[in-house]
Amino acid sequence: MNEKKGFFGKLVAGLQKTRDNIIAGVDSIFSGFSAIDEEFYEEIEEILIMGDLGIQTTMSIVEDLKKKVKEQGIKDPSECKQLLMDSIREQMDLGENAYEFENRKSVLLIIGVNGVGKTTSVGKLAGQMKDDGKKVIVAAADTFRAAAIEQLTEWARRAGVDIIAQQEGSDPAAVVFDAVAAAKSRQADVLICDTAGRLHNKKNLMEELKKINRIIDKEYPDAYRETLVVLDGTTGQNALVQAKQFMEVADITGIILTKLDGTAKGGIAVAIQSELGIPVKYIGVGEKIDDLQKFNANEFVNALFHADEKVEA
Ligand SMILES: Nc1nc2c(ncn2[C@@H]2O[C@H](COP(=O)(O)OP(=O)(O)OP(=O)(O)O)[C@@H](O)[C@H]2O)c(=O)[nH]1
Repeated sequence: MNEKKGFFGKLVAGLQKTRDNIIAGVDSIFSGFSAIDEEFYEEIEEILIMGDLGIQTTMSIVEDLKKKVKEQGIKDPSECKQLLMDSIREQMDLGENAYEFENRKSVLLIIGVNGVGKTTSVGKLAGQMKDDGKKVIVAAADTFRAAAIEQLTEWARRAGVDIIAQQEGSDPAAVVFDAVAAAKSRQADVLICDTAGRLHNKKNLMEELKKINRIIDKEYPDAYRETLVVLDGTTGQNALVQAKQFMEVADITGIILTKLDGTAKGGIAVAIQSELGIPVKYIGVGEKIDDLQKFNANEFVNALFHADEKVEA
């Protein structure tokens, strides 16, 4: 219970900039309009677009809102707030098996360009799963930079999990091969691979990921698989563009959206799920190990809208 509150509190704190950006505006619309007219809807559109929900998602939300207002015969703008929250929530569907990998022997490939928070997210995830009593191994399969390998080694040490790594410049697929062998022989519950994500050479990236996937298919066919892309939430709509580019090179099963604490563009979490149909499975709301949270649409929308009611001072 306390842990839940703590989690929600962090989410609320982490989303403050987005809340200030979107909700302050929304509240002023709800109190500033006496009737629900076109201008009212236009104002809502503008606010949502400014919050980085994107044009397409904003349009779907507002259309849905209009439908709900009509169906329910609502006349007072202030009654629209709950409906707007419902409409935003409905854009985000995690699917039933979003965290199935927790219940199975699994391999997680984590992809992302430099600096988005990929290694940090692998470290946080490893630490949390270890704390949940799982046997975790991480693989330093982003071999492009020595610093990335060192950084992951440090995270593994802190999290108390095993790491499989080779020298900078070695073949990522070879690292994954070793890691899979280790995962099998050490009976690991989960193997988390920090893999590459250099988008400027898409063909190479695609080949590299294919090679890694072939190895896992062959050496560890029973493993449950996830390919998660890490995106930097502070880049707003660019994160969406990047997600689309990654979709071209791999079968993405989910998104880790980081750095939501440092941005007013948290609405991008809604846009990604709504436009791409890929669930945001985790969000990063800070630099500490428990600042990576499972995404929960209800909590996310509640944290955006009426946080004050949920959190003690
Ligand atoms: N505020 C905040 N900072 C974060 C979050 N996630 C990661 N960071 C920070 O972002 C910076 C970059 O994170 P890295 O994990 O090094 O990024 P990377 O994508 O692995 O990049 P390389 O290691 O260079 O490949 C670090 O300073 C992290 O502490 C987050 O959710 N919130």
